[in-house]
Amino acid sequence: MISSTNLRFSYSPQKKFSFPDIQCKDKETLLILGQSGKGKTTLLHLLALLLQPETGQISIAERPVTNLSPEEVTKIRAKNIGIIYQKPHFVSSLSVLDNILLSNYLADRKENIHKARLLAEKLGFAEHLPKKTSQLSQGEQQRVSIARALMNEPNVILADEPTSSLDDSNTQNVITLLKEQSASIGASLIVVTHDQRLKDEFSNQVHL
Ligand SMILES: Nc1ncnc2c1ncn2[C@@H]1O[C@H](COP(=O)(O)OP(=O)(O)OP(=O)(O)O)[C@@H](O)[C@H]1O
Repeated sequence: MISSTNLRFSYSPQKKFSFPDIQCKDKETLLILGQSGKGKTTLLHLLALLLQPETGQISIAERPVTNLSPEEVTKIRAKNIGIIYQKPHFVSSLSVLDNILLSNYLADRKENIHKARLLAEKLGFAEHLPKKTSQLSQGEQQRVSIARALMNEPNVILADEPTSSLDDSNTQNVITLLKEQSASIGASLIVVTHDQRLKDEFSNQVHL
């Protein structure tokens, strides 16, 4: 469960945002829609505790998580939040498998190779595990990002434009996978997008 109230953020005096309150319970999904530049990524990064709001509060699993020390925030993020970035960030010198296992390392957990393989099989890229991420297509890289986000069974999954560069059939696959995987671990799933194809896929929606 993740919720936010009265979130405000500004990059500069000319670039100020005041966001609607968000609530997404365990096993529920929420779609945040808005045109380019409306602040979707900014809101997602606030919810991911990557940006500090000027005002407002964020709670994860009913625990307030704003105004904590940077060390506490890093720990909470690694253990509770799975992030799928708009553009996947990987360590290019590592294999696909090691990039996925990094999630365990960052959350101070034992490497779970069995789980990484299981997720790769479910997400259909098991044969690519020994390769470098640069050898994968964009759609395959997106599925690796999803696996990495799920490794620690987070309370909250945040996905930034996960389908913007995908064709209709891959869009359907990615959304189905995200929903199935988040439901199976009991997480809240929040997707931000300007992709109008997703409008009918989510019953709970917020428009920026
Ligand atoms: N680091 C930054 N410094 C200053 N302005 C920024 C910064 N990041 C984003 N902005 C500005 O804030 C606004 C919102 O950006 P954001 O990326 O949150 O929008 P978005 O709705 O996700 O857009 P898109 O759909 O194009 O990705 C944009 O006008 C952008 O130029």
